[in-house]
Amino acid sequence: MDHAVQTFISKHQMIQPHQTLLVAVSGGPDSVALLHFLCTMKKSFSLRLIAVSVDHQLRGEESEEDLRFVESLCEEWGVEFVGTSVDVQTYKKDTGKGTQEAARELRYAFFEKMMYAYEADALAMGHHGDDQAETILMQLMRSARPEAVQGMPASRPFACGKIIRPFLAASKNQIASYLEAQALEVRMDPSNEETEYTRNAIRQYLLPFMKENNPQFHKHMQVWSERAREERSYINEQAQKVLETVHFSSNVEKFVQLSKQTFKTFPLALQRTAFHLILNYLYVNQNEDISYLHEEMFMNLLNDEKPNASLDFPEGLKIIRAYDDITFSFAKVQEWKEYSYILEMEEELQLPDGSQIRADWFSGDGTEDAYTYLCDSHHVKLPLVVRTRQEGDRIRLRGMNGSKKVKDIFIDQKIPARLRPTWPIVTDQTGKILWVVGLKKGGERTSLSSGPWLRLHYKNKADT
Ligand SMILES: Nc1ncnc2c1ncn2[C@@H]1O[C@H](COP(=O)(O)OP(=O)(O)OP(=O)(O)O)[C@@H](O)[C@H]1O
Repeated sequence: MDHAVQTFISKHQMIQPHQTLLVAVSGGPDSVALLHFLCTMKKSFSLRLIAVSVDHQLRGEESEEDLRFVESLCEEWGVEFVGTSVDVQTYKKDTGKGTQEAARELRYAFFEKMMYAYEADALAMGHHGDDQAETILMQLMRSARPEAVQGMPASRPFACGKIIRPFLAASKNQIASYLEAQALEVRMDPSNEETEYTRNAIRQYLLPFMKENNPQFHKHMQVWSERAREERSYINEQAQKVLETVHFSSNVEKFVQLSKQTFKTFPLALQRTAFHLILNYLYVNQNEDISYLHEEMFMNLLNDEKPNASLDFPEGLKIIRAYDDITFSFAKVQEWKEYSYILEMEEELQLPDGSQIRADWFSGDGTEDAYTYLCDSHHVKLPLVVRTRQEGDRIRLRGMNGSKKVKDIFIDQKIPARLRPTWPIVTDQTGKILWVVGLKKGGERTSLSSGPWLRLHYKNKADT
């Protein structure tokens, strides 16, 4: 075991000379063996070792004795020691968390505090290769997404340094042999046997079967974990190229927009990853309810032939596709609200969505654009009306014979279905449609000299 662990430590550059290491020691076999192992490196690496131990006060006097046991071991081995007792029961009541989770949070909070207090470079933990195999098998049972099946990292950033797990290179049996060879005593925590049902079943039935067929199974799982992490990090990096084509905004609330066609030019693996990175941006806390099924729903939306479609995701996230345009937002879809207002001359009219429209008398030269409309008033019966669309609406387009359905204009211009019901349309008093704002113009526009002229100007919410 010694050689395998040494190689593993250098491969992952876990420990450098003259570093300060905290060692998390519960008094159980794994962490006692780890502390002993690191003591053998102490001199040659000039390490400062500090054992940190937490009494969760869950087993009365026994758990306090564990702490005292670690303390006396440290005394014997010439290692600094810091212990603490935490009140898991009260924390559980205050937060509504389960016992294991509450104990874990308090334990890590203490470790973090000690990292800063000692300006430590790393916190060494006693997780071993069998723990890694169990973790990966559990993740595999729970998730269909490869990125969620990566096991524990050998090293990861933590507080002012990192967490390291040198024993991932060793099996539980190897640790047992090490303890025996070194004649080391340990404390057994019976509550360790009460781990959750799935993990226990894996430990009791699945893992022995795997190890019987392949005694190196724990090594395979460790290599799996490392490869999975490397590959995932490469894919995440590549997915940035997809994200460069996506528009992220957080002006009022978080909003993401992308082009279906562009998104689909990337390989599937990158599409999926980019989708998850988008969700990571949108959800403040990673949403546990998001599974591969949501991923599938999104992939179907990308490939759906229908021009308009939408998905409802947890926490009110709506993904809407209108032709090529896909938007992600938490915005409540605006109430389907019809309106019809008289547009008085020389007065601004505010529409329900905050946009504004104004009609003025006008003479002289004028130019039109998508949001400015000019027409000869002789052909128009006042007052003007601004309203939402009505069944069967048609407009006689300028300079063209015949008329066109407003519905077809929306379709031709790829206006998202959710915007159509509130799109402003200007008519005169007879109901003749003059302008489908921003899209198509009707009414006569003869020479300027024939005025007086009507000029309409529309400002959307962002410009007002
Ligand atoms: N009460 C504690 N105080 C300090 N460190 C702890 C404590 N509990 C767990 N740890 C650290 O977390 C690691 C994993 O703990 P876990 O309970 O999952 O495994 P374990 O098999 O019980 O480990 P051990 O044999 O060291 O108790 C331990 O090896 C140890 O480094």
